[in-house]
Amino acid sequence: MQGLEVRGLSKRFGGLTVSENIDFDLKPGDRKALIGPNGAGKSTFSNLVTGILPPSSGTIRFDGVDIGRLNEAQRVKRGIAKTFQITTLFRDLTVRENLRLPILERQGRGYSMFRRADGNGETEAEVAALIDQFALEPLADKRVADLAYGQQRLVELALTLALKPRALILDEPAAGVPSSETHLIVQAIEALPPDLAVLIIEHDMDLVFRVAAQIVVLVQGRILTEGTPQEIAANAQVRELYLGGHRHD
Ligand SMILES: Nc1ncnc2c1ncn2[C@@H]1O[C@H](COP(=O)(O)OP(=O)(O)OP(=O)(O)O)[C@@H](O)[C@H]1O
Repeated sequence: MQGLEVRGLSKRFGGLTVSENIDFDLKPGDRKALIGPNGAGKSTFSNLVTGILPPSSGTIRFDGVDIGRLNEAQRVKRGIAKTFQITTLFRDLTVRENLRLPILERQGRGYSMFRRADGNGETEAEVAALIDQFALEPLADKRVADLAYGQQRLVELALTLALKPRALILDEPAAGVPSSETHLIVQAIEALPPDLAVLIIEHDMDLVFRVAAQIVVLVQGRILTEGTPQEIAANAQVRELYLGGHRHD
């Protein structure tokens, strides 16, 4: 199978089972969201897939190859990337300078080659394409520290795309972004390459329902259900989960 194929994935921390027998597919072109209450195990699942955490049992395949024993960097090389955390942006460098770094890294040229990269046409063309894709032109020569938070998250997304992933995990892309700026994130997700496999882990249901074609609901480490946004919105168990305790009927 092309893409990500997770079977029987479980993770226990001591006596606590945080992921339980998860089967999950993410194919090229998918736009899937993973939702669930606090502590459902969403971050743990993402950390298992990206290789940050070792599973207790189960298999993870990518394009048919077992990647369960690869570390995080090796999985990134295979094409599985998670959005960088904002702290990995170099706040005193400009957007353009930040974007050069993962491209050089991918080319195996490392950060020490940074200065020479100014004259590297191939790198600059890639940087320009990313700036264009994420409509960052007006911000390209500003320091990241001087950007609005939503704009910083866009740069973070552009940085991750510079790694040329084939599967992308967006871990809470709208977290901390003021509602006046969430449209930037939605637009950026909509502009992702169509054949990229995308998994969005997000609390903002507005955003989830706008960008996801499929939604997976995780509860206490298990998949409760999976379906289209319409199916999930109509699911009584999911409604209970999100509205439970606040209903007045
Ligand atoms: N390293 C760890 N050691 C022990 N327990 C952990 C560890 N990491 C996570 N947990 C527990 O696993 C459960 C799931 O946590 P996780 O962060 O994956 O949930 P989540 O769905 O991402 O939550 P949130 O929406 O709040 O981010 C929680 O009960 C958490 O306390």
